[in-house]
Amino acid sequence: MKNKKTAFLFDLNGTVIDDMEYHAEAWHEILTNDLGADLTWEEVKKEMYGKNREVLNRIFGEGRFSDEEADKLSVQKEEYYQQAYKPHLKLINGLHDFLKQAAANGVKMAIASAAITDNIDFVVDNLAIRQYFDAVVSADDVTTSKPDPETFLKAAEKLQADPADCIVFEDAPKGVEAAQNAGMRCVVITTAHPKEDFEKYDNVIAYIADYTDAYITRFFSEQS
Ligand SMILES: O=P(O)(O)OC[C@H]1O[C@@H](O)[C@H](O)[C@@H](O)[C@@H]1O
Repeated sequence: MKNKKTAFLFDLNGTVIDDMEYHAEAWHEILTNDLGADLTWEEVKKEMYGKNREVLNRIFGEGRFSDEEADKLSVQKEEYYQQAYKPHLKLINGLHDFLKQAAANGVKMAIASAAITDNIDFVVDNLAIRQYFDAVVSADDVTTSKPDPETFLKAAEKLQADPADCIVFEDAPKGVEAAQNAGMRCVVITTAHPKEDFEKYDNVIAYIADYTDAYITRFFSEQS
């Protein structure tokens, strides 16, 4: 690679696994059926970014739920999600090879996600990919989630990487915005959003449908 210090920061949902529809279903279930919010499917999708607590505050206003209630709702939402998604749990095409190659090239890697720790464990342990990651930053490690840069800056700090040396892999506009706020470049995986949704960000260096894209498969040969 041109820059030997390059570090990779992977968002989780929609980036390592293609599961955003399952999050939307779980949120829809809890927000409309369990909590009686009057939200369309599209509105749920638009609001479900960041930490679970932030989603609840955005929709119901701060103070509606105690910390204990919010934690319970968050766990319930992830139970709905894990139960529905587990039979389909798999890495996005080409990612395993890319992780292996990156590790072989000495790239430091982190998971930097708005998901709670339990959801991150559900993915990395069931798919046996924990050994590739030198650090994990979850919702439980930050005060404010994406689009705030805290998640990515914490991950970079844990890897002892300069933000300018980090490449973030993201699928969500708010995640790309968080990377931009952190001063990081971003590769967008178009699992959940089309290219047009990212037009206002100037830190996108590539769009890929999955990790079999030529940008990825040639990454190490072309950047050396
Ligand atoms: O930051 P990531 O890995 O894309 O995770 C985002 C998602 O994580 C889920 O756990 C939250 O419930 C969602 O609301 C959120 O969109």
